[in-house]
Amino acid sequence: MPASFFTTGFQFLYSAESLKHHPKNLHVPEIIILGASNVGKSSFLNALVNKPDAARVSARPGKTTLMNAFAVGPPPNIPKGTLKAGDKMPRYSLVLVDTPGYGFRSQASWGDSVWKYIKARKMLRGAVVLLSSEKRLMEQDRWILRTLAEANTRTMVVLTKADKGGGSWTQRCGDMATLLRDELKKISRSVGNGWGEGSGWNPDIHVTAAGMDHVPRLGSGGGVGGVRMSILEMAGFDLQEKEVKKKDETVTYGGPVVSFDDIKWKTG
Ligand SMILES: Nc1nc2c(ncn2[C@@H]2O[C@H](COP(=O)(O)OP(=O)(O)OP(=O)(O)O)[C@@H](O)[C@H]2O)c(=O)[nH]1
Ligand SMILES: [Mg+2]
Repeated sequence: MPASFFTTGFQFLYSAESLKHHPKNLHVPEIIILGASNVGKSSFLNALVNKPDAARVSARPGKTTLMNAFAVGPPPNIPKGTLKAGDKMPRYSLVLVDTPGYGFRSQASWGDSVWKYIKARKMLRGAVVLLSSEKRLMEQDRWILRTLAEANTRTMVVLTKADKGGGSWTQRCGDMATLLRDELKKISRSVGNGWGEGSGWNPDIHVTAAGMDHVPRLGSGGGVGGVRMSILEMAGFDLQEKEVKKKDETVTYGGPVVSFDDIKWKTG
C-alpha cells in the first residue's frame, strides 16, 4: 500500500536555489531529504518512488546542486472551502525534496538556503537525514540534527549503503544506531523544546541499501518498505486504513511502524 502511494502520480515539480525560489504551497505536506554529499540521497529518492532515473545519481560527490522537488501520491482530499481564492486543487498528496549534499567544497550558501527552508517552509512536515553506515558521524551531520531539533521538525534517520563496508551489516548498523540514539537524546536535552524521542525524532533508525534491488537478509527493496511507512506517518497520513488517508493536521499517529529490529528479524 505505501509502495503504490509512492509510485502513483509521480512527477518532477521544480528546482530551487533558495527558499524564495520554492513556489507557494499551502496544502501539500513536504518531506526534505538531507545528508552529506554522496551519501545516497538521490538514490534513496529513486528507490522510494521506484524509478532509477527520477533524480540524477553519480559516483562523484556534488552531483545534486539545487533543491529538487518531486510529487507523489493520488490527488488529495482537500475540502474545497479550505483552498484560498485563486489556488488550484493540487493533483498529488506529498512533495519529496532532494537536496545538494553538504561537506563537498563546503559552500556557505548551502547551509544558509537549507537552514532558511527548514525554519520557514510552512508545509514542511519532516526530514529524512541519511547517514552512511560505512562512515562516522560528521560535524555537519550533528549540525543538521541540531538545526532540525531547534526548528522542531520531525526527523527520521536512515543508514544507507548497508551493503558496503566490511563485516556484518547487522552489527555495524546496530552499533551506529545505538550511538545515534545517544546523540539524539543529547540534542533533545540541550535544545529542550519538546523535540524528543517519538515526538521529534523517530526512535526507529531504518537501514537501507537503496543502490541495490536485493540485499541478503535485508529483504527485497533493501528496507525501503518500512521507510515509506515512516515517511507517510511523519507527513500526517493514516496508515491504519486500507487506503492511505490524510489525517487531520492536529491528530498524532500512534500506530505501528517498521523498526530497525523488525526489518532485521522479519526478513532474516
Ligand atoms: N553500494 C551502495 N551504493 C549506493 C547506495 N546508495 C547510493 N549508492 C551509490 O553512491 C553514489 C552516490 O549516490 P547519490 O544518490 O548520487 O548520492 P547523493 O547523496 O545524492 O550525492 P550528491 O547529490 O552528490 O550530494 C552513487 O554511485 C550510488 O550508486 C547504497 O545503498 N549502496
Ligand atoms: Mg544527489
